[in-house]
Amino acid sequence: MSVSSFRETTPAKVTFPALSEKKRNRQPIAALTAYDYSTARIADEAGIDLVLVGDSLAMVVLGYDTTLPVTVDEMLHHTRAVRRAVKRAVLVADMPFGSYHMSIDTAVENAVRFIKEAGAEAVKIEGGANRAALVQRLTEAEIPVVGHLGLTPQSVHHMGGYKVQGKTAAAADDLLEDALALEAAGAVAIVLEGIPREAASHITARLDVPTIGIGAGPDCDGQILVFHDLVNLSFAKPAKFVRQYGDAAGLFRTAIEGYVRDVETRTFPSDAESYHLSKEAASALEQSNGRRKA
Ligand SMILES: Nc1nc(=O)c2c([nH]1)NC[C@@H]1CN(c3ccc(C(=O)N[C@@H](CCC(=O)O)C(=O)O)cc3)CN21
Ligand SMILES: CC(C)C(=O)C(=O)O
Ligand SMILES: [Mg+2]
Repeated sequence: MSVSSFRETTPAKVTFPALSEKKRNRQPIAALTAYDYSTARIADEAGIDLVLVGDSLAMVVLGYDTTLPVTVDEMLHHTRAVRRAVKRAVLVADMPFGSYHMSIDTAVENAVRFIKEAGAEAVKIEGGANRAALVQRLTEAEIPVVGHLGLTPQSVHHMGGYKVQGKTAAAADDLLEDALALEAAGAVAIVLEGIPREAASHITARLDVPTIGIGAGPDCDGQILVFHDLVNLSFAKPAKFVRQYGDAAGLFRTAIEGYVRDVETRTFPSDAESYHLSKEAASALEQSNGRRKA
């Protein structure tokens, strides 16, 4: 096999320059969250461009009410599992609440851990112009940064709930200013969450770096969803922007109910699903049983 035919059959590793190139070529970017080896492996093999280990794992994997309690160590643990699976997609880790809010120095220290100890290729932080200095410092430290604007779940108490943001012309313009500040500071991509389609479209047209939308309409350069929402495994009432592409909860429930039934009726395991002694060993065991009884 020649080198060139090898290249044709092996999907290229996705990089941030390649995602910017996709934007220039108007090719949509498909992104998804993942939190463990098996689902990350399926996402990578299915052609996802960007895998995010989201702090949403606090809610969908760990069962918390908000994203706020998840720690750096917990995020690192999941990022390492996802790292072992992801070969092609670009791998981004969410910096959790509190890990970049104390000082720029501790933020850089925490971000270095995601790159060095967990193998992430970029970190994501929530916030706009107020985070531009941090984005610049991380970028100077050779850590690519993905920004995140709009409905930023770590600001749930400030927002008074998970409310769509940027709903007036002035608020949409503020979001554009934030996006431009992040881009100028070196952000390699920006997630736009929970904002009107028109606001996201306006921002996307003004940026060189790709926008990745979730609840931000179809005019973003890419889309991202929470894995558990995509496959119906999140238990929460799905938001307006969620499209369910499968029913994992139903699949798992049916499978587990079947297993319980078969154990209770002693139809699992069958003889064929069991290991056996050799004939000789079985009869020797039989004799030893006889001796014990005698
Ligand atoms: N499973 C899951 N998927 C997500 O996409 C997600 C989470 N969890 N947790 C963190 C945030 C919260 N998300 C949300 C939640 C609600 C709306 C929403 O539609 N809000 C409505 C109603 C608000 C209200 O009832 O007060 C709105 O119109 O703003 C949007 C994004 C997105 N994120
Ligand atoms: C939904 C994405 C953008 C996210 O931040 C998360 O899953 O934590
Ligand atoms: Mg997040």
